[in-house]
Amino acid sequence: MSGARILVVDDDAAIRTVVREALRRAGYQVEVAASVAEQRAVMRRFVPQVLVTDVVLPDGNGLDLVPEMLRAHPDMPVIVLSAQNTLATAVRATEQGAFDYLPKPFDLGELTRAVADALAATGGTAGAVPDGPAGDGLPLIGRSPAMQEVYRTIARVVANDLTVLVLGESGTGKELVARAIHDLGPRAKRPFVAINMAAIPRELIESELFGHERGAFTGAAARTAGRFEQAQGGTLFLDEIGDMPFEAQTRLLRVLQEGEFTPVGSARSIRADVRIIAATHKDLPRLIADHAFREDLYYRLNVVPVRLPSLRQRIEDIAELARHFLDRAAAEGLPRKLLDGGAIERLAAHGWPGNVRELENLMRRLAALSREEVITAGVIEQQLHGGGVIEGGPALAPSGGLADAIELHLARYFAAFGRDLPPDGLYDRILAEVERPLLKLTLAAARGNQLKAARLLGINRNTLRKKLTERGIDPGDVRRMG
Ligand SMILES: Nc1ncnc2c1ncn2[C@@H]1O[C@H](COP(=O)(O)OP(=O)(O)OP(=O)(O)O)[C@@H](O)[C@H]1O
Repeated sequence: MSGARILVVDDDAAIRTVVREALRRAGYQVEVAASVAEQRAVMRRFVPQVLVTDVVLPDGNGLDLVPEMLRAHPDMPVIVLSAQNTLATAVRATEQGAFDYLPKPFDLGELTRAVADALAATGGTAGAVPDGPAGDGLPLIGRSPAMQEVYRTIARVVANDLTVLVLGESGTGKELVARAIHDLGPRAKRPFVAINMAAIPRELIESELFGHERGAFTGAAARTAGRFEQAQGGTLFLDEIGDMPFEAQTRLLRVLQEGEFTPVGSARSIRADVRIIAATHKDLPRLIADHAFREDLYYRLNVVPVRLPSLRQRIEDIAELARHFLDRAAAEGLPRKLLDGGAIERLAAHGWPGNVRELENLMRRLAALSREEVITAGVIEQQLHGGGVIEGGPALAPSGGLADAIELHLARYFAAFGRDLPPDGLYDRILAEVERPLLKLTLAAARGNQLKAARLLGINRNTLRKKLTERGIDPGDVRRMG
């Protein structure tokens, strides 16, 4: 490999020099160019085995040139360097057929390794060159090095069907990553179906995943498609996979191995054309050691791991994220708010146990409740410590989705009164609003069995009966609904 020809194109003289020296020390022959024109001139006399190019050049865009370079030199891997550290750039680099993408600032060891990998893989750099650029408005916000690493991994997996395991604390954006992988890939026009393993009663998991035939069990009134079937042609997102009961893991493993599933009560198996993305905030190797997670399933799922940093590990992204959430709240009809410098500093100093979700909730709450247009450190302080609800994170739902949804509805309710306050007696009115759907849904989940519903709710059966009457709920209706 030593002596291989490398061309480095960058308009920054310091980068050209440093990179040239580092690659020469690694034993390569290195030429440099400062523009597209210079690159073309050099390539007339020196045909590189690897091209390393910056994106923004004085006379063109290095990324746009990649397909043209690859047409002329199909065996020449291109490594793209870029300071535009967004998911869009990483994905575009891969789409254009780049072999690798290094966000700036990169370290020289990383670049040397990328060059060595490119040479080792020469000939295997195909990478489909699609007809259009990646869509704008990609959902993931953040330019920190930790997020760039995430974008690079996403970029590598969008075009293929490799199983991805997304790891990270609660609220770090695991579901968002799964959706981004789906939306950017060839399955984008097909369904994205998510299932939260922690939210489904253990005895229902199999029929939820694989569906069931009519009469397969008591209450199975009609044939129902499971999530695998709903996701056909698309992506199935298995959230909180660490909470999946052991027996269900065995069945899932079999489906992944055989590529087909059988609805409960059916004799016929169905081919599964589904991309699997799983996620968990749990430490799976530890669960494996405790015999709570199957090691073979872990290896099946962990083909490409994506590790999401906690918000504490990327405080440089907080300001951008906070503004993004305020903009979004404004787009949803809440009053538009701005953050002053002190507010940003205060946000950066917080520990964020609930990660991006906690920041998002705080911004929504500020948009809905703060009376001032410009939010200061004092207001944030008050919300962080006076609000109480934010700090502890979601207590009810394993994924936190329930607390979020309720909070959002309440924020909208408050916002609807503008600068006025809602009428008195809020506590009882809101609790009554929440109690009705809670009773109905619990009863439905218990398939109309009041004893079971009372147990689920943690109240006694007489209290449940009384509440049903008070709220005008007919258990017969609920049973039919379930
Ligand atoms: N990088 C990001 N850019 C913009 N929004 C983000 C980002 N990461 C997370 N969010 C937002 O934060 C919230 C939580 O994200 P998400 O539900 O994907 O987290 P999660 O890791 O799946 O959480 P859990 O483990 O609790 O299910 C969502 O509203 C999501 O849109």
